[in-house]
Amino acid sequence: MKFGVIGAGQMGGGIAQVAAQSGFDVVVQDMKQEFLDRGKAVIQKSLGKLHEKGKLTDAPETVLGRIHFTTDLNDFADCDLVVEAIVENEQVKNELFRQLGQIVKPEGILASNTSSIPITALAAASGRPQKFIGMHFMNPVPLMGLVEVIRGYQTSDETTQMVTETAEKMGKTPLACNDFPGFVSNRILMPMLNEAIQCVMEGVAEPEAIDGIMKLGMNHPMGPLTLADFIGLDTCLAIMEVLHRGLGDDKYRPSPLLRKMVQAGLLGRKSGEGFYKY
Ligand SMILES: CC(=O)CC(=O)SCCNC(=O)CCNC(=O)[C@H](O)C(C)(C)COP(=O)(O)OP(=O)(O)OC[C@H]1O[C@@H](n2cnc3c(N)ncnc32)[C@H](O)[C@@H]1OP(=O)(O)O
Ligand SMILES: NC(=O)C1=CN([C@@H]2O[C@H](COP(=O)(O)OP(=O)(O)OC[C@H]3O[C@@H](n4cnc5c(N)ncnc54)[C@H](OP(=O)(O)O)[C@@H]3O)[C@@H](O)[C@H]2O)C=CC1
Repeated sequence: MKFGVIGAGQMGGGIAQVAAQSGFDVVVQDMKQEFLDRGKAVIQKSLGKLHEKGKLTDAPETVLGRIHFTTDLNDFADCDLVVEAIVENEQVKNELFRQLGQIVKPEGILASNTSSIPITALAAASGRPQKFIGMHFMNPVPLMGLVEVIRGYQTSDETTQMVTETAEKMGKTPLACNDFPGFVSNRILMPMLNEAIQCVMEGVAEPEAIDGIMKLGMNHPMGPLTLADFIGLDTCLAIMEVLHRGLGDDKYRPSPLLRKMVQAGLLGRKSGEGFYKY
């Protein structure tokens, strides 16, 4: 099985790592060598941690040796499955899938790790809607058990079965849902994070108190503001906008504070500052 991943950011790197841990030959593409180098360093660190704890079957170098890093999209031509994990922007993803539909062999399956963008629209852009699906991993990919599998309007049963089996081979639990804005995971999670941000804006409590209340009071592993910083505030805003536009209900309106922080370049952990400093 040849497994392609587009984007060497926090999600793409994690997906490539887990695919390689599962024995697949992996190709990872990003636009610049520096993004690939950064992604590779994150994978190395994660593999080192897992090895220390006895959670890797193969040596870290063996796993890393299965991953080919490239800036050339043509390297996906002979992939059986390509998972896209680039920026959460419908136009940018559409353009990428338009190109990929012409590069990847006709029997290859294309998947998006999008958090919220309609799978059916991306499938149409790819020109192979029966062989297109949402394969939504959770962050951090090496530690989280779920893959949300989202069928587009024309996704075939064969495509769904292949992607479900692949997720299982990667040690994940695939759960199916239909193509609605934000699917299940982010339709439920993101309004909670947005509400926590609104609580900061209205002065209901300090960020530490909001996170502490949700951690100690609800047994959440991370408080909502820590989690928003971890996901990336730009990604959180993009998801809220898809929910707001797609469902047409003002209860999904992005918090003005979230919008302002993204405008200021405070994107959370990845930019060094969000609700907290890193
Ligand atoms: C936006 C979307 O579209 C969808 C999404 O993904 S939404 C986000 C979903 N994810 C979540 O909600 C995550 C919530 N958080 C958690 O479940 C947990 O905090 C967590 C699993 C991330 C970490 O577990 P934890 O026990 O709470 O924290 P922590 O002790 O810091 O981490 C456990 C260990 O894993 C390690 N670890 C963290 N990330 C790692 C990675 N990527 N690879 C390997 N090891 C990792 C840590 O270094 C730590 O190691 P030590 O025990 O040696 O210190
Ligand atoms: N963050 C999260 O918790 C989760 C995110 N997702 C989804 O996964 C996707 C990626 O998110 P995440 O990994 O957090 O984002 P990151 O910002 O960490 O990574 C995105 C990567 O893709 C690169 N990229 C952007 N545009 C292109 C392009 N046209 N071609 C190739 N590479 C490109 C980026 O480069 P550059 O550095 O130049 O921007 C970056 O390296 C999004 O769709 C997001 O919604 C899904 C689950 C969880």
